[in-house]
Amino acid sequence: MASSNNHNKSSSLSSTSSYGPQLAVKFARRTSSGRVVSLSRDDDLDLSSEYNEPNDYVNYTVQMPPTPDNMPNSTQSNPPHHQRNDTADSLNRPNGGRGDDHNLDAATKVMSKFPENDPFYGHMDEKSIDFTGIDIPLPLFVYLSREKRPGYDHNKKAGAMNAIVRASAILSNGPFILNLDCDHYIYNSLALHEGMCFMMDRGGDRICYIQFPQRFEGIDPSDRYANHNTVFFDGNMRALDGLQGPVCVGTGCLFRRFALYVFHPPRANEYAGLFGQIKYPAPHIQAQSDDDEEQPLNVHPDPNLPKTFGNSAMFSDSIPICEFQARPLMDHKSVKNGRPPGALLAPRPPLDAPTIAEAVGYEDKTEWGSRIGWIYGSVTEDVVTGYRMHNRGWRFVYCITKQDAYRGTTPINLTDRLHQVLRWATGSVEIFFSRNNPFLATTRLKFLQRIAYMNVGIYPFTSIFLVLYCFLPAFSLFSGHFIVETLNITFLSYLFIITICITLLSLLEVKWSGIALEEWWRNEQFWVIGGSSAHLAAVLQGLLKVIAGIEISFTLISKSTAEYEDDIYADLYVVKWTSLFIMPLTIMVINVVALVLDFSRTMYSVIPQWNKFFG
Ligand SMILES: O=c1ccn([C@@H]2O[C@H](COP(=O)(O)OP(=O)(O)O[C@H]3O[C@H](CO)[C@@H](O)[C@H](O)[C@H]3O)[C@@H](O)[C@H]2O)c(=O)[nH]1
Ligand SMILES: [Mn+2]
Repeated sequence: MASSNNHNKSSSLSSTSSYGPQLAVKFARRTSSGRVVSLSRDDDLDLSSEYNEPNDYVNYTVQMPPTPDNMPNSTQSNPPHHQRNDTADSLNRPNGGRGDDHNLDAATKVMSKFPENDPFYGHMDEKSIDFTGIDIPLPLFVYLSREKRPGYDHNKKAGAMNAIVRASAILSNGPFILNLDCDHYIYNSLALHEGMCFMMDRGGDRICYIQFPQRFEGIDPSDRYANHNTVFFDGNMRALDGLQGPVCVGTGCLFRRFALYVFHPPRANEYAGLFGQIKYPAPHIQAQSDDDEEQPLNVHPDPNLPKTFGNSAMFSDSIPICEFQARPLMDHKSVKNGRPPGALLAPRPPLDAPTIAEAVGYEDKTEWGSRIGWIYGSVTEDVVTGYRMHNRGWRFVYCITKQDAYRGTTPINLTDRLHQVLRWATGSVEIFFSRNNPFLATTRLKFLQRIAYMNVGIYPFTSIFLVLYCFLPAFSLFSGHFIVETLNITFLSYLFIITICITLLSLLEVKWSGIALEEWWRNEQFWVIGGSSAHLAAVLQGLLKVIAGIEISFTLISKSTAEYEDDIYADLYVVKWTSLFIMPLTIMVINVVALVLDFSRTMYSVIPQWNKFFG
């Protein structure tokens, strides 16, 4: 570990931004001993053929020095020049178990081309599309990579998102953030507009995020393992939209940046009474007076601003600006607290690499991941992050566009699919056993919304009953007894009620989500496969984590390998052994054995001579 006295010496940048002719992109990182090593894998990434103009791109290799902020053990060290003493000293570490004995010296690579104001028209010969007369410059593009050090929890997607949120606060401070997974892409270029309509509409300042449905490509036509999840995306999520909004499912989600920073919405309601039937405005959110419009931009809108965002002054300064810029346009009397027309045209200072590095590479001793931004510690960080915001009273919108907004790929072979379902279900069990259990929700969550979140946390537990149910036929065949002595009226009426409920549920699913009978049947099939394997394993894993603190790993879903094969669905038939198969196989074998045994037993009792065949 680098000793504390070299903090002051090391400047934020070891190789400063160069507009020079050097075009090869170099990645480097500083080791714990202070040595700078280049990450050779990227050394030969030469982009010179791609870009003709040497001045087009600004290449930074940014090396973060260890700061006291990311070295919690060295308390006597002097803060570097850019650090504000007041925050550094008053910080307490909220998230103990993050392996923070390491100094995180993040190497951040920023490659950006600043877009020009002058239009840049395309030509006829641009690949196969005619871009004549169309303004085609690429928008500002920044690629950000994080160092992932063994032994230091990089917090997966949530960690990546938080780094991006901080970096983009400095780079563009866009008031809205669209989040897409690495396996998703934009399918409808106008979808963003639709999302913005909600955000910019009257009352839109209370909206935290717009969730778009997940749609997938490359799934086998009969969707054997229920990858499309149509009932969830076109039934459940739409129904939730009629309550307080859909759950956050990670990808295809348009966020209000300001809401990610742990602030409360400008207005919210609370619900009291057993079923939350009494509604009243949340008391400690003060109705904003008209004077607020005069509020200077450098005064923060929330006097209780957490002191734990970290020590980047530039980041803190960006917060009130992104709040202001996300307000609806004040072009009508009815728009309270809007932003005056033209307010977004204010010039902004040019950016430089040290400023970006200052804001990105820290995290320990801040509330990032524990309260601010994407929440750490869950394998379904998306649901938890959304839930926390729901709890603060923000509103959420589910937006289904006519043409799919975004599309992605997803595993179609059974093993990978089960691992995916296992991860989701484990996340749900974690939520159930955590402080994010909706039993502990604030009064800003409606009763039914609570039930919905409860359902998210509780569904894996149904697997226990499902597995018992699957063993019933074998049990009856072996023992010669049915679960009840006689088919009495009580049993039959239970059976009748349950059958009616299940039938109604299926009817609703088919009616609301518009699925055909085949898809409905596939769903039922996969419900049994997933329920008897992944969901049960999730319950066990969740219990292990809660009781013994043993964590599972988040394995990135393997993407299709069948690209060059003749059968585009070849992936479907890939079977990789996983212990998740044990329970469904056991169920199958025991039931088959019971059937065969009982069949022969019956045959034997009718025609005793059959006995000779079986020895
Ligand atoms: O270490 C990691 C792991 C994942 N990711 C990102 O997280 C995404 C989700 O991973 P994937 O393997 O595609 O899982 P899915 O089950 O398809 O994803 C769903 O479920 C995840 C939670 O389990 C959410 O994070 C996703 O947003 C949601 O789409 C990836 O695409 C990556 O963009 C990272 O950035 N770093
Ligand atoms: Mn995915």
